[in-house]
Amino acid sequence: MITFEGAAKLYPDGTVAVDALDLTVETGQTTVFVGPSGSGKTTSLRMINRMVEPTGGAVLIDGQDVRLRDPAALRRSIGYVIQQAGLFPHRTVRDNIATVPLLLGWGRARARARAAELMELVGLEPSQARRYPHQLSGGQQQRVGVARALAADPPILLMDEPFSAVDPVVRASLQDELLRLQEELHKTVVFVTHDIDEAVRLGDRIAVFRPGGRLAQYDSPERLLAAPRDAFVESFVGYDRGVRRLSFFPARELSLREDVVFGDDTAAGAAAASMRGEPWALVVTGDHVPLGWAGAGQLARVPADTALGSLDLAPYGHTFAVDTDSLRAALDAAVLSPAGRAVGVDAAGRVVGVVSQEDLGTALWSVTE
Ligand SMILES: Nc1ncnc2c1ncn2[C@@H]1O[C@H](COP(=O)(O)OP(=O)(O)OP(=O)(O)O)[C@@H](O)[C@H]1O
Repeated sequence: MITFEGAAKLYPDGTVAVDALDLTVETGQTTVFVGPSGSGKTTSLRMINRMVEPTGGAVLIDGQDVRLRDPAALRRSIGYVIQQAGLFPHRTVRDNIATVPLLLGWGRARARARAAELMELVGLEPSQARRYPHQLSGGQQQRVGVARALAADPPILLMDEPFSAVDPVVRASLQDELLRLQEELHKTVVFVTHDIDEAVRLGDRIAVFRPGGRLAQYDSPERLLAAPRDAFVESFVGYDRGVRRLSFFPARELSLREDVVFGDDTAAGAAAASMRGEPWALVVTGDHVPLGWAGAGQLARVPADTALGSLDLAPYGHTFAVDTDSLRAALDAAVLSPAGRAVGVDAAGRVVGVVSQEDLGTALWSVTE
């Protein structure tokens, strides 16, 4: 557990970087510091490993004031990842990762074996071990940065905007990796970002900082989106917070319609007769793989014995996974579908059923009220 007890940082030029911060970071969880530029997130983070010394109050790790610890030993016991990885340019990937084990006197062979293990853990190919940082992509460099921080298996990992220099696709995959790693490792992670979406995705708890280095709200992501404490937090989390909050509700609970899903060999007339006023039919293969939408008007225009599979179908858009996706994914699929309906699939990609925007609206209303 990391505790900030009235921790403050006043720089000699009069800047109040952090103003009496009281906050507890729980062991084994990911706590995200989020806020606008200059709100004291980095300064607060660096107080944990003594890269910044507080001018007031204290920071404690498991009840012990960090000022009682030797700074170098303290830093070796805490993983630290920064933007653009901060790798040593003249050391290979393997030697970058082995930095702390070598400093701890592990010996070269053991440190390199550990580096190989970590490369696998963060999704790097063994063939990249002898490369230099400039021979890697930005996303790969960040993975090396994470591997290096984890090398000596520190219980605490500090991450200062680690993914902000990579493009959105790579960033999303690095976030996925971190979530996966955290499920396995349960480190005490403190993660700084100014991106609220990243905070909501990664954080068990989120601390929103406001200008002047003050804590505006400290809550679970769900609470933060549901009940921002004041106008500042509300504008910071964004006016689409209602939609983003849907990420916390599983799609599993939606009731999906199966009666408007037809095999591709079904005759148009038979499908039309059983649709009972529904405007769209979803056509699937014999294995229940989605093919596309047939409109009720289209079914009425073609000869009754026309097989649905031979029609010019509207694309079904993207699907949502019934067992693992959230209501947000289902809503997104419905909004993007030309039929205004989302297609729910199982883990093997087979259609389970469909849900319309209207039915989703009712479900959303009942879960989020
Ligand atoms: N060495 C320093 N001397 C004076 N002021 C400083 C110093 N370091 C940081 N500051 C100021 O302290 C305040 C907080 O800075 P900090 O880097 O903690 O903010 P941040 O929330 O992490 O911002 P960003 O998202 O831009 O990184 C800022 O106003 C910054 O200019």
